[in-house]
Amino acid sequence: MTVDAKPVAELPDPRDFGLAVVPEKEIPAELASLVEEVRSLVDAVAHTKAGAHELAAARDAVAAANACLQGDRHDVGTMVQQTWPDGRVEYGTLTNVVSGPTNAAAPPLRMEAAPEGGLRGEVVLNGTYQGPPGLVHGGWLAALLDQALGAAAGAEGMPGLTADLNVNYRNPSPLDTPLEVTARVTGTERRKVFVAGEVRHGGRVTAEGTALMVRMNLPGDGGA
Ligand SMILES: CCCCCCCC(=O)SCCNC(=O)CCNC(=O)[C@H](O)C(C)(C)COP(=O)(O)OP(=O)(O)OC[C@H]1O[C@@H](n2cnc3c(N)ncnc32)[C@H](O)[C@@H]1OP(=O)(O)O
Repeated sequence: MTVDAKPVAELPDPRDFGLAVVPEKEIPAELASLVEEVRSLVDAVAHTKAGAHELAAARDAVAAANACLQGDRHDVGTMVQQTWPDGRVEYGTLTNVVSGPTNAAAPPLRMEAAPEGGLRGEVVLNGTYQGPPGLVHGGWLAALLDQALGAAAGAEGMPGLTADLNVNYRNPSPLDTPLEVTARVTGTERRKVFVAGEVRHGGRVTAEGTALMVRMNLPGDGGA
């Protein structure tokens, strides 16, 4: 279904909406490696069997690291300008919980153009994302799909917000192993962008999602 589609030629510049933008290539390498370390730390804390002595030492070390980082902060809403492996330039929120490069809570999911159309990415979720024993939490599968579906709309020049998201859980999604995420636009109608996507493990669909994204109202839309 494609009715009155109005993809924008260029993605809107977040600066025009008063948002700060950080080019991803300007994120210090030290911050990127700190984020990796914290990701591993969260998993280690979640699973540790360390004794009281080690726990107290670790707590003090983390408190010292925390104190180091209480200076200047990026504002909430700061955007990151990302260039994806396929050369596509996109803006996302710097601390997006699924894909944000500075968010240690983000797996992170990175999507690139799929040869068959739409986007694809691979992600490994560690035990921090556990729901049932050994399996990814269903809410996180929904988050992966929401992000991928939104990115698919954005990649077609139609960034927007999720109005409606439906997820079907077909098979269990295991932790600590690559999951493939795919997403594509299936139709447009005025500002409505219909998207669909899947999570797969070993080629088998574990979750599938469909969503309605409502494209951002942009200057020149005439309210359509
Ligand atoms: C790369 C970046 C990826 C980002 C991925 C992450 C995506 C997210 O997580 S977004 C966060 C979660 N979503 C939200 O917070 C959105 C909250 N909702 C809203 O802000 C608004 O309801 C919003 C923006 C979706 C729609 O509001 P508005 O812009 O006023 O649209 P509105 O004029 O009412 O509706 C436009 C069309 O959409 C339809 N529509 C709007 N909401 C819905 C809905 N919930 N269900 C079905 N249809 C809807 C309307 O019926 C209308 O259709 P038609 O053209 O046929 O008349």
